[in-house]
Amino acid sequence: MIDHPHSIEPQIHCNELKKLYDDYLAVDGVSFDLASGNIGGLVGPNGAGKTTTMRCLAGLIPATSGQLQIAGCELSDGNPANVIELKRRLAYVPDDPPLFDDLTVAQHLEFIGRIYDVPDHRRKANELLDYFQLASKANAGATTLSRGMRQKLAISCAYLFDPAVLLLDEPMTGLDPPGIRRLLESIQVRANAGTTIIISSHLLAMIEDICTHLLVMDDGKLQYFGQVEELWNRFPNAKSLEQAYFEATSKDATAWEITAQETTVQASAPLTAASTSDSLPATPIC
Ligand SMILES: Nc1ncnc2c1ncn2[C@@H]1O[C@H](COP(=O)(O)OP(=O)(O)OP(=O)(O)O)[C@@H](O)[C@H]1O
Repeated sequence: MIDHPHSIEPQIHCNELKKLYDDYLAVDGVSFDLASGNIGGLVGPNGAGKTTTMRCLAGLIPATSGQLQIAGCELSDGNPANVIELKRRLAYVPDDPPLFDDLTVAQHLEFIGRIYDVPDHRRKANELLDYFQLASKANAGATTLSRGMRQKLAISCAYLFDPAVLLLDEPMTGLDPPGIRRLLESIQVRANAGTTIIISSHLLAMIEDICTHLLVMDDGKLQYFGQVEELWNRFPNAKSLEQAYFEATSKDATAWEITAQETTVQASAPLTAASTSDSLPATPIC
């Protein structure tokens, strides 16, 4: 049972976030708010600054400047106690989650259950293992797990303590179709219970289906932030999130112009999957 009261205060307040690695500006003035129960889809090309933004929001790396208030914790004042408190309220699952080589699957959940003081953690752990079809691996060492199993275990560890804010970086990587379906279902259940979630992904169709908000990053900047249904006001020529994505992130204007022209030509004909993909640049996006 997840118990987060919905609140009108944003659970994630990010204002003018900048992150410099030496003299390289990886995140350049990113601002957005997400409230309790929102699911934000963070998309953008490789190197856009998505992971860097997530790591700043999680308190794992310090922002160079900007204001961050996450799950009621003020991260902008440099007080390490606030970062520690944030760890109780936020889970960040990176795209290649680090696990403890010497622990089994069950021991990972036992460890998280104890350090987060989760009531009834063994029952919850067993439910998560069943849900993510990991029960048969409960006594397997972490080093023996497949890529997808590692991902499922990391997500189970994050879910075990019911964080108020959940940051998932490429969470579908390595998951099989039932695993993806269960993950998406569970994300929706958690958001309905008030968890604020950001998912970074290149799987645009999934993002469009599950997210309430979109964050499109390119070159460290937030090119679009808003509710998914408002996307069409900003990109009126786009017939899909994929087309809006190319418009928001393409530095090669001709790529989008070709797409827009073909869309206009085809306006009276139904937009099929084949015609859509034919009109897009060949760049793979997944
Ligand atoms: N520790 C670091 N030191 C220096 N530069 C870094 C570091 N981490 C990331 N960068 C640079 O910052 C930029 C943003 O990287 P980031 O990992 O945030 O991108 P991303 O949008 O998550 O990309 P991807 O979709 O490939 O995961 C890139 O140019 C990257 O090379």
